[in-house]
Amino acid sequence: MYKTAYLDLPPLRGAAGTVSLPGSKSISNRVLLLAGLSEGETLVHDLLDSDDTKVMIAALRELGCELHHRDDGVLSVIGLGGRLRQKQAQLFLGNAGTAMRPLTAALAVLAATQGGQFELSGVPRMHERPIGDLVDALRALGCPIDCLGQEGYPPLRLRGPAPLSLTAPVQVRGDVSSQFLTALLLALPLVAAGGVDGQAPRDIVIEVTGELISKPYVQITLDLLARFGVQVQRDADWQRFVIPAGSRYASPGVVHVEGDASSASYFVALGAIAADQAPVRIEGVGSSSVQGDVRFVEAAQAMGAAVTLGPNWLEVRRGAWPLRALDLDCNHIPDAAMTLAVMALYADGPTVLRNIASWRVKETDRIAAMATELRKLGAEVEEGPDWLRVFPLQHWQPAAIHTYDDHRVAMCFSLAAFNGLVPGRSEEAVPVRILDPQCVAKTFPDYFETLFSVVQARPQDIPVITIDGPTASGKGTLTDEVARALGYGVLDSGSLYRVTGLAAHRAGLDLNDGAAVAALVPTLDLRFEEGRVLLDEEDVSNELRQEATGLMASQVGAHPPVRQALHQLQLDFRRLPGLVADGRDMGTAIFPDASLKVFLTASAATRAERRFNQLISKGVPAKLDDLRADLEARDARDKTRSASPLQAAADAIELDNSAHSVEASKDLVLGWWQTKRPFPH
Ligand SMILES: Nc1ncnc2c1ncn2[C@@H]1O[C@H](COP(=O)(O)OP(=O)(O)O)[C@@H](O)[C@H]1O
Ligand SMILES: Nc1ccn([C@@H]2O[C@H](COP(=O)(O)OP(=O)(O)O)[C@@H](O)[C@H]2O)c(=O)n1
Repeated sequence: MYKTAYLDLPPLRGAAGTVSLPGSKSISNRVLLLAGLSEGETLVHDLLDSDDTKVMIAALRELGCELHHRDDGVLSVIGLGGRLRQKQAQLFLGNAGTAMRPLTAALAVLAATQGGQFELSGVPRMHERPIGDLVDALRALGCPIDCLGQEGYPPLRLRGPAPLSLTAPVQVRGDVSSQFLTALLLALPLVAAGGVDGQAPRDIVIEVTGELISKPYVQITLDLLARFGVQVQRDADWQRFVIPAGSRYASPGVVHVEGDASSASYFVALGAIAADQAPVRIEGVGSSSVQGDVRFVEAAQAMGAAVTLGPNWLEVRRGAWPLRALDLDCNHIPDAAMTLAVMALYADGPTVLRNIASWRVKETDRIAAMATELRKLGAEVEEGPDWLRVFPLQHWQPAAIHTYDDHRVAMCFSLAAFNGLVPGRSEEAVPVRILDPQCVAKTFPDYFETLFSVVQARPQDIPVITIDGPTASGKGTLTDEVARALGYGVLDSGSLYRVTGLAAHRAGLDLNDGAAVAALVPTLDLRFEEGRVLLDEEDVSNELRQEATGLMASQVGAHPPVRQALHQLQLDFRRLPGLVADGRDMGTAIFPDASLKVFLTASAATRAERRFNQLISKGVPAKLDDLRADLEARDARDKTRSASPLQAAADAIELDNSAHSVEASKDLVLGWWQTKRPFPH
């Protein structure tokens, strides 16, 4: 996951390959609650690992359920069997509506029937998301509920015992959010069984007032209840639901969570926009999916996507291009429909998304958020209380997209990076900046990594920052810090020279024989893994850092054929979303087109002292005078060699960090980087 303040997506040009979707959020949290209320053990396969499931798991643990992650990735849940083990708890539920609503209903009923007191709270945005319709329905049943802040909003206190009146149907509004109905459906089997509060089993009737929205999500609830032994009857127009007397949660033993169909929408759109050679294959959802959002596929097809469906996979290619404009009632795909708003930028006319009032009460006011951010890209957008009209875009502007702590805003705006594919567009393609990219943790922590694994960019569009300079000037340290702040990859080019020197030495080669050492390079079996270097599968990282290896590196690096042999290997590090490259000739020879070049120096005395401290702290014996002599010798050789001598590129910014901390140097470089980027400040 990218934990950076922002993530810059370079202009992207194509897409192909296979993605495996994380588990569905809606299914995961419903399954967790049902398993938590059931008797016995449920083994949950392919559960989504995200912020929203983490809060649900934490809440169930607080309530006395036993949950543990097995080594094979399966979650074992031992449920409460409908009996409260903890009668008091304070539960923090983040911004997870799929935890807040059903837990409110379940704990209100449990507190009323068995006695107890529970407080449910979340992040500030959660306290702005209405829950009054559910609270009203539960209060009418007899559950004592206090709204601790504003009436009708979390945080809530649920109290008991209190007598419930279950003879009249339970009324709930269905036209603002279907999650209130889902919450009641998940919770009320607790009382249909009877017994807990000394009452006989009875039918529980739930009646929906207003037209029920998001029916497919209610269908997921009904399907999962059936898997857990509760067969709810519903009438044809989705207004009346009956939980039969005697219904009891019964764990099915094993549950497989299918891939998240809303998450699939970004990759379906990706295929429609950019898979003009080979398809994007999406594994985890397909024609046999129970999630309503698979019907996003139909909307994408209407816009031109060419889709092949299997039972649990999809393959998507570009069909019509530009995409075809759409006018759609999105009630059945409320979450995935946000993706259409960005696809609309690539369409042949204005696209209208209708019946999306529920967007206003989600993680953020999504209608306002989408309109504001689409306009930042340059788009013309019109909005109404429950609709959005998006016009196709020709003149794209580089924009820093605010994401409102809303995972879907972040994910769907990544699709704006394909503006270089807009037909007839003559301007340079522009990058897109996604602010706070880690908000995707809510449902898809590795979204951007997954995206980068199936998209292509032109190498020249992938940004590179070079940091060259003499030994022990702090290049490696600064490179790592800058790369971490930007989410970029790292090229420690010195390690390539070091490993070449080491391998040549081990092979018994004469390090002065440039041709022989160069011939060895293509035969090297090298792997770079999270800062470690593996030579023939052996981790040689420590050996590489030794001063003796540094001298070998300096020796072999003086030969032009060796430098030539390592050239392409270094270019291959230029990968999405960007690169920070550390060495001697990064800005002069390897990446002459780098957007920012830094030449890092420090006095010889400072550098010798740093290296001394570095070695001593690792328990490697060292002498300051010897180090300084070695370092000056290495500087002299690096500066005077004929092939790519150590020198600042003409367009490099020099930074003498003798008196700067690592932090200060990093801030300077990031400041320079901002001035090189096209985004408005
Ligand atoms: N600006 C700095 N101030 C103080 N110490 C630094 C600074 N930059 C790097 N160092 C320290 O100096 C040592 C050498 O830095 P390193 O990044 O390995 O240098 P290089 O890659 O240029 O050889 C490390 O122990 C590092 O923590
Ligand atoms: N791009 C590069 C990187 C390193 N090198 C050589 O490899 C040696 C070791 O590089 P390094 O960056 O690991 O060394 P330190 O600066 O960490 O001491 C340098 O002294 C250079 O001679 C090079 O020639 N070109």
